[in-house]
Amino acid sequence: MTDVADASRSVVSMREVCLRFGKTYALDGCSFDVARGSVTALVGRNGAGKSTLMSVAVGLLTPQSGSVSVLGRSPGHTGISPGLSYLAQHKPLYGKFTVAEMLRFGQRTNAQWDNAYAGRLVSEADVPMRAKIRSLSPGQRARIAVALALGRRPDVVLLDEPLADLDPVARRSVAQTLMRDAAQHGTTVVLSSHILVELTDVADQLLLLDRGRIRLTGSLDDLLDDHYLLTGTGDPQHAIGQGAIIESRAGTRTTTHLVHGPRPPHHGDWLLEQPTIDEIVLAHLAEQKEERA
Ligand SMILES: Nc1ncnc2c1ncn2[C@@H]1O[C@H](COP(=O)(O)OP(=O)(O)OP(=O)(O)O)[C@@H](O)[C@H]1O
Repeated sequence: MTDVADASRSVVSMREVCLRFGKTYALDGCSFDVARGSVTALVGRNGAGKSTLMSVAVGLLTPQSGSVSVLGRSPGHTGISPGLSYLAQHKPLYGKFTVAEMLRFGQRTNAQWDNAYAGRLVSEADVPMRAKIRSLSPGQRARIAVALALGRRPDVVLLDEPLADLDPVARRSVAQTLMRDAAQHGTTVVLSSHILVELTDVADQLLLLDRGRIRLTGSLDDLLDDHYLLTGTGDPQHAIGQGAIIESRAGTRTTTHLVHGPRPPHHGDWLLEQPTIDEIVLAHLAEQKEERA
């Protein structure tokens, strides 16, 4: 595989990446760029390929075709890059270790380890240093795993479903930590979930994955600007111009269309409103389901 990205702009890049397990394509011509210092929400339904994509970026899986670049290098040849931190979905930690021993392990195995920072993240999580990992709740384990991932002071951190086990307060705390890391240290963060609402507070970019292909990508602000809701009766085609209807929902008297495209300057009797990012993503996912049917 060849490197494809200019490392100064894009720190994670894939071009036409295909990876299949037997006859199942987990990644099917997957192409995208992740900009340095961004916080990217990798979103898709169960089985969309999110974990596979992260494993390819880390070098744990090698695609059958396509090119991958992470921090300017093709992953997999020299182990995980020192600038890269990866938290797998099952949050691998040593059950017999205490939290303090887990941090010492992090310190011994990582040249750039920041012990004070990792310790602060553990104390924010309110987990005692002497507690055994196996005695922790899934949410507490997740917070220790995030502390270990960030304690390495990575340039890029890939987190597979980091917020799934967290209560709302813990989720907000971890989200703030990730945003602070990105803002203060320029860390590039990619975090996955099948629930976008978990990520809208923390992410500024979206990668929507569908059956191994990137369906929608861009900044959340641009995606909001590029979509609108049009409510009324009759044929909307004259009002939407160059736009494309992604989803139509019939109400009792009117129909609401979610449209992808520039807002029309004149829309007659149609009511034009701003959708939420959740509505945009759900509409695109629903469209994928229809295409599949
Ligand atoms: N080791 C494997 N062997 C065979 N098929 C696999 C393997 N790992 C993943 N797959 C298949 O590849 C596809 C993508 O799986 P992946 O785990 O990447 O999806 P995901 O988006 O992370 O899903 P989830 O949200 O449920 O965690 C699925 O169809 C899955 O069944």
